Amino acid sequence: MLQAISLSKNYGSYQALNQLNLTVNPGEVYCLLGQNGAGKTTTINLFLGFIEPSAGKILIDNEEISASDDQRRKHLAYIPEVVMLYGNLSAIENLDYFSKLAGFDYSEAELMKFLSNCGLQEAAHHKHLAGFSKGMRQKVGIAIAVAKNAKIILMDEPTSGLDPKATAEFTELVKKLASEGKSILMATHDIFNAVSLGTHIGIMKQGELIHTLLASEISASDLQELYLQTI
Ligand SMILES: Nc1ncnc2c1ncn2[C@@H]1O[C@H](COP(=O)(O)OP(=O)(O)OP(=O)(O)O)[C@@H](O)[C@H]1O
Repeated sequence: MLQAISLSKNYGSYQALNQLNLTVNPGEVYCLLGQNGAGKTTTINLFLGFIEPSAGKILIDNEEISASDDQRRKHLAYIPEVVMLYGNLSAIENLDYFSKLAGFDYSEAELMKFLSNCGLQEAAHHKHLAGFSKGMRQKVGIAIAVAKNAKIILMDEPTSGLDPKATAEFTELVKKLASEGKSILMATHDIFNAVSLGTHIGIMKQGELIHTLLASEISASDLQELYLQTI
């Protein structure tokens, strides 16, 4: 479980995040919506420990963690908008490398299983990443998150630039990860995707979470209307 309690971040006198309270339980997919500059990436960067909060707390499984805490690295995985991997290594070699960094030494069969479970076709397992599409890179990125056994996955604009088929595959994969008990937090601009794959939706404006909704209780068109009224 991932929690923010009254989490705030100031840059000088500018308040990028103001008293954020948010919980992502195992099995939940929390989608953060908001205009450019609303504070979504700031929130993710605080959870990741890339930046220090000005006030407030971050908890993982009810335990407060500090920015330097190693526990954070163990439990969290991050899928950025563009998954950065080694272009001159194959999918298997990338997965093996990052798994070993996280302390896991898997057999080739195990590595291939992670990649297949994340939707990467076997024919691509031994190919260099340099030739991969954005969707394929993302599958390898997610396989790395799964292989390191992270219970919390943070994603920043994961569907931007994906074609409809890759977006649909991504949606199915995220639902599967949630059903396996991962806590997933995602910053997105994609209202329709938030409704179809999210369990919870938060709308941010100027560093504040101003609406929290259950995805099951709102249609995409109602969410779009609310969003447009909000911003
Ligand atoms: N290092 C920094 N110094 C000063 N201001 C910053 C810094 N990082 C972010 N900000 C400001 O904080 C605010 C929130 O930015 P943030 O990147 O979290 O927004 P966002 O919701 O992720 O936007 P986008 O959809 O464009 O990614 C913005 O006004 C941004 O300019």
